[in-house]
Amino acid sequence: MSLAEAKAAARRVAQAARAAAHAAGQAGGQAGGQGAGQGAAADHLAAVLAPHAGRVLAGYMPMRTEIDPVPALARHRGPLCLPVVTAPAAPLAFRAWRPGAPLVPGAFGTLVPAAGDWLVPGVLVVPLLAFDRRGYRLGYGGGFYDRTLQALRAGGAVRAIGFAFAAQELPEVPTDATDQPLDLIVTERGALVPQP
Ligand SMILES: Nc1nc2c(c(=O)[nH]1)N(C=O)[C@@H](CNc1ccc(C(=O)N[C@@H](CCC(=O)O)C(=O)O)cc1)CN2
Ligand SMILES: Nc1ncnc2c1ncn2[C@@H]1O[C@H](COP(=O)(O)OP(=O)(O)OP(=O)(O)O)[C@@H](O)[C@H]1O
Repeated sequence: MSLAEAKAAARRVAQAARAAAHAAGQAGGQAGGQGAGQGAAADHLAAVLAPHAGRVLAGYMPMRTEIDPVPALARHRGPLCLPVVTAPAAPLAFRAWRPGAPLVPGAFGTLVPAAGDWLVPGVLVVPLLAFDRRGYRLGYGGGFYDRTLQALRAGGAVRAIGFAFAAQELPEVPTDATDQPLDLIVTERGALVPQP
């Protein structure tokens, strides 16, 4: 099996696991999915983010069955921003945003801030389909976060925090040389420090 085939297969497995976890409300919210992301996971994420008060924090607007980071983002004391796809095969740009501020449709079904300054984040909450204990992640396959983290890390210290349902863990995510590892992974079970 080629690496591309292995990634595609892992994406299918992870998509199903994430959808099941989302439907079950495994983020510590109420059963039925509506509370997903509002409970234990959001508390763990807020606790991990607390020491980063004052830094520019990039989050994401959940799409499909992604776990919802917005309740934790709302508790951040400092600038917030959301990712914007500006071109294929380019790093993401980040636009300032506050919870409740207007969003407009962006590329790939995303919602992006309608207006706002372009910011450079020092801490990122990163969406994902699957993660492993080494801190590797699988996304939708655009390589956007890999390119973004590579560029940000070349410019100085950044923290990349994966946020996911615990059910999205795989024994080993298929990786290639361009994959950028996460510094920390937060799920409804708590924070996990990757072990290479
Ligand atoms: N909430 C959220 N925002 C995000 C991301 C994300 O993963 N989650 N991104 C993370 O990079 C960027 C958007 N990139 C994306 C890239 C592809 C697809 C997508 O739906 N891909 C299709 C296949 C598309 C195709 O091949 O034409 C798919 O997975 O079915 C979505 C977002 C920035 N914003
Ligand atoms: N820094 C980079 N420079 C050049 N190519 C890259 C870089 N990062 C990733 N790529 C390429 O982008 C493609 C998609 O990468 P990958 O499958 O790892 O995406 P992903 O991590 O699932 O997606 P995303 O980061 O958007 O959520 C691959 O062909 C990969 O080699």
